[in-house]
Amino acid sequence: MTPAVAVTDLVKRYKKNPKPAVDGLSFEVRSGEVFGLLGPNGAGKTTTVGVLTTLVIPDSGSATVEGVDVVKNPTKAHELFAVVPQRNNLDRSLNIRQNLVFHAQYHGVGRAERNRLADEILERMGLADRAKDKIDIVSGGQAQRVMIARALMHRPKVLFLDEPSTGLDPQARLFVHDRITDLRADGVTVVLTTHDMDEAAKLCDRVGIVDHGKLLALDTPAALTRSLPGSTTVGVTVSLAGVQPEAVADALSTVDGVERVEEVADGPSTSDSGQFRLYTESEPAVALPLVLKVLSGLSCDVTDLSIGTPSLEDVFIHLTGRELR
Ligand SMILES: Nc1ncnc2c1ncn2[C@@H]1O[C@H](COP(=O)(O)OP(=O)(O)OP(=O)(O)O)[C@@H](O)[C@H]1O
Repeated sequence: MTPAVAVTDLVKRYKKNPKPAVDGLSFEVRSGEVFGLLGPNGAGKTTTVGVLTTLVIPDSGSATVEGVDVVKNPTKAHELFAVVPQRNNLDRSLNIRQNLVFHAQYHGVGRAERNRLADEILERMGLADRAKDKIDIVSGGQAQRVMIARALMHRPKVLFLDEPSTGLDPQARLFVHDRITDLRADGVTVVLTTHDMDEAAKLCDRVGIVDHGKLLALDTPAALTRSLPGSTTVGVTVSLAGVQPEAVADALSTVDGVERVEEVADGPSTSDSGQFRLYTESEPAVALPLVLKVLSGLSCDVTDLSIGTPSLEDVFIHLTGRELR
């Protein structure tokens, strides 16, 4: 079966940038799946989507949508995909409905069909009563919904969404998630980029994690979290009482069954408290007494303790590190 999207040995270098933005990237998106492209800032996600949507010309490699080479045959490719960009690029001289109808007209959809589609999609996107609003007065979250509505007007087989829920309030975010799930049920392939690991884990059938323009991992969110060393996580906050955090982390890493120890920077921490996350193969009932014994040996009082399983965010950090980009 022809993949909905195929990227093969893709390379893109920008002028004045010594490192390639995309550096030999290959992956396939299956027809009908929701696929997430994840990676830290500057990893090459937007550039990859840019190539697939004909905005960026690659230096080498190939990219196809529904089997159509997007570099060699951009016009044909445009009929097969739609893109919802990060920034609002709606036509401000038109109202919401006109933005939809003009887009369909550009793509050769007949008058009766585009009017029917506009009504149907405005309704589906919760915009029916805003149809005549000028773009100037729609909020950022509404504009995102209008851009998704516009993208659906020529019935694309593949929809690219660049950070679909950035800047949305929780209601709008859930609404967009529901619409993505609907699209999947309708057989539309969705490729989205996101920094929101919970969103990726919830929506995506599979995710590809990229960094420095290369693919680091590609699988279902569940398989990726299973692949992480340590099937249980223990979060522990201690009062350091003069003990160096590195010494605590070193001591915790000697506990039987512990695969990895991370010092956690987020959350409320003071100079006197340290937060650590342990990844262990042991059952919590086995790991916890050993952890507490080590901490008591260091005279560090435990102020908070939690048990969990690794998340997609843990996988992401494990693969791409904690360094800011
Ligand atoms: N037009 C450009 N000219 C020069 N360098 C660019 C250009 N666009 C992107 N880059 C560089 O290419 C690399 C990849 O950028 P890209 O925008 O594809 O990453 P990204 O994964 O989408 O990042 P983000 O999550 O921040 O949106 C970065 O180092 C970026 O600085």
